[in-house]
Amino acid sequence: MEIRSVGVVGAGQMGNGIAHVMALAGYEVCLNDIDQGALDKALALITRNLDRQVSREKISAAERDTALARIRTSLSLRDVAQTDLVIEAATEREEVKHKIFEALLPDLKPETILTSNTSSISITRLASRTDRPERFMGFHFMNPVPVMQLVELIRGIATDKDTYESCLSVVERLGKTAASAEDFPAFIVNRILMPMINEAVYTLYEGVGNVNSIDQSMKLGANHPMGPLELADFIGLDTCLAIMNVLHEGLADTKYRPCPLLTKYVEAGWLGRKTQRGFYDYRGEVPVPTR
Ligand SMILES: CC(=O)CC(=O)SCCNC(=O)CCNC(=O)[C@H](O)C(C)(C)COP(=O)(O)OP(=O)(O)OC[C@H]1O[C@@H](n2cnc3c(N)ncnc32)[C@H](O)[C@@H]1OP(=O)(O)O
Ligand SMILES: NC(=O)C1=CN([C@@H]2O[C@H](COP(=O)(O)OP(=O)(O)OC[C@H]3O[C@@H](n4cnc5c(N)ncnc54)[C@H](OP(=O)(O)O)[C@@H]3O)[C@@H](O)[C@H]2O)C=CC1
Repeated sequence: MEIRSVGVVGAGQMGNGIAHVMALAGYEVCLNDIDQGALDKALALITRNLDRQVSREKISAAERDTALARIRTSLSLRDVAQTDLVIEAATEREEVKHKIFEALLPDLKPETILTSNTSSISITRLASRTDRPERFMGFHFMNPVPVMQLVELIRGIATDKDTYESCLSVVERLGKTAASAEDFPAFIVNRILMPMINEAVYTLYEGVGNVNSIDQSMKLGANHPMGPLELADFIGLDTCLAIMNVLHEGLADTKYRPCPLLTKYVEAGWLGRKTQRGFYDYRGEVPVPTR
């Protein structure tokens, strides 16, 4: 089936990036959230990121305008249900995701493909509560979506070949590269990346280094573009903790135990950049370490 329209559920940092790249690639996009404020913020951010691409001569002003015209926002999941491909990109909580898919089901077209941008949650389990496990997959973008080349494609136990191939052709049309991952907790990227971030938090917790020395060590000593604590703030500490919990519970191995300091930051509501405070405080001119 040719995919022409894409519904994106959740207009946070991932949802806005997904809407951006889909619209630029020529898909009609319906962007949904439970909060009008989140939709307004997402559209403003997409406009700013497209403007930056125009000013750096990556795209023309006409391409920006056409892309923006392809994005409509809606608070109703009914509008999302009418699209050919749904990408759920709401908060990393399994119950939230189940509820979204359950709410979509009554209005879905029979041929619509359902996907989740989840960082860690079982695709097979999410699919099992829908009417179409064979037309359900993991469609996992990396942050920031307009910049990162990779998309992980995760097949659940029931996902059929046509669904995989349709999603693969979307990734190709975006000019991105797909990596195929089996459906086990946190798939490939986060199975490797998140224990590294969690270990960085343990390094801080145990006083081996402070925020600056840990980040600087990994930037200058391992050539990472961002230090692990800066990256954790960028991803969102709630999302990092949720992924560690999925690894810990799903693989039943104490090596994935989330660091208590990570839990403490999340309990404080210090979730990183999105709340202006995490391992760094972003409220001033320059980020200041909080430890
Ligand atoms: C948690 C999960 O489930 C999975 C994940 O996503 S894990 C996280 C994966 N992501 C990473 O590891 C990101 C690591 N960081 C980086 O690669 C880099 O720091 C970065 C690309 C984010 C920024 O790079 P930089 O060199 O410091 O900044 P800068 O030169 O300003 O930006 C580079 C380009 O990215 C663009 N960019 C930066 N941030 C952006 C954003 N949030 N949205 C859109 N574009 C952005 C810039 O416009 C610039 O574009 P051009 O090359 O066209 O000029
Ligand atoms: N952050 C990252 O680096 C990456 C994240 N992901 C995954 O993408 C997904 C989204 O993450 P991210 O964008 O960072 O999270 P954000 O917290 O930035 O955004 C999530 C958005 O979803 C909204 N939301 C919550 N419940 C619903 C609902 N029932 N219906 C519609 N929208 C809802 C939230 O609204 P409100 O704020 O009002 O609750 C918020 O606007 C998660 O599954 C995450 O694991 C994947 C790759 C990278």
